[in-house]
Amino acid sequence: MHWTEMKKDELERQYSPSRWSTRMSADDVIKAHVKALKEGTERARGMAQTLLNVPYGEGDGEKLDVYIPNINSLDVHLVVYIHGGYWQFLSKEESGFMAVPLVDKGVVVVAVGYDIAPKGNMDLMVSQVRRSIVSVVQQYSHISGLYLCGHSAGAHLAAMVLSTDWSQYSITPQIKGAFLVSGIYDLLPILSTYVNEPLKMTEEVAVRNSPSKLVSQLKLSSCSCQIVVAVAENDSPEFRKQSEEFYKTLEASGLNVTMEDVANTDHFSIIEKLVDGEYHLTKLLLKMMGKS
Ligand SMILES: N[C@@H](CC(=O)c1ccccc1NC=O)C(=O)O
Repeated sequence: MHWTEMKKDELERQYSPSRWSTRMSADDVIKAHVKALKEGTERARGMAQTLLNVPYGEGDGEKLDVYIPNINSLDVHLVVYIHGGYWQFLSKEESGFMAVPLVDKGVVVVAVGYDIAPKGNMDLMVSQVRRSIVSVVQQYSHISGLYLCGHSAGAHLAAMVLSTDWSQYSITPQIKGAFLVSGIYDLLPILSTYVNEPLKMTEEVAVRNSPSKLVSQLKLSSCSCQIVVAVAENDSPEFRKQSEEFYKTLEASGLNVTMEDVANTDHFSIIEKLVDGEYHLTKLLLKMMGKS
């Protein structure tokens, strides 16, 4: 069924990722998610050299954390991670977990903070993640490859970064690869749901911030970026459709894109597992960076 034909109840069920996990109840899967991210981030902070709360702008919320490998390597790749949480939960404080397997391989990981709702709105969050990328490129101009990874709402923000018209900015970042994990690429279906209550997006805001409507700009800005659209086996049908349709649109416009339907995962475990070096998506990311 197309989302425009769904009753509010059904639309809200489709856009409640926690209700689709087969591992545990909705409340428990969110609790376990936050716990897994926190524990992973603590581990990463114990393993890596860290630069915490590095400003990338003037705003209080415009800070990022850098996880630096102890070993010195010649070709240093850098991954910027953009956290999820429906643009209203989570922060960079629990977003360093993927550094656990990556710093071991000499990869620098950056966890970006941004102003979630109600403090921030959609236009601001998009502007913040874009500016964070510019700042990272300016500070780490010697790196040999810049990669993006985003989960859920963070995959939406990562796709918005790929769709940036950089002529408005001081530099044009060259992003080599992007992992878009269980993302939302069309914001229109969530406009009438509980998700939009703190966001307060109008239709106009949702349209200008929907990557599905910006594919021609994405093609102009990110034509040489290797894009992976990943979705969980146990994501809701609507979430799976969002990924499939975005993938198909990118593919049809000739971009370098692959689809990963990750077996035995749900909306939360698909990203939690990036703390493990043996996880399929971790290996894929390392392979993309030539580190396997
Ligand atoms: N109502 C949403 C809540 C949600 O998505 C969420 C809540 C807390 C922390 C992270 C979340 N989502 C994705 O990372 C759900 O059903 O999953």
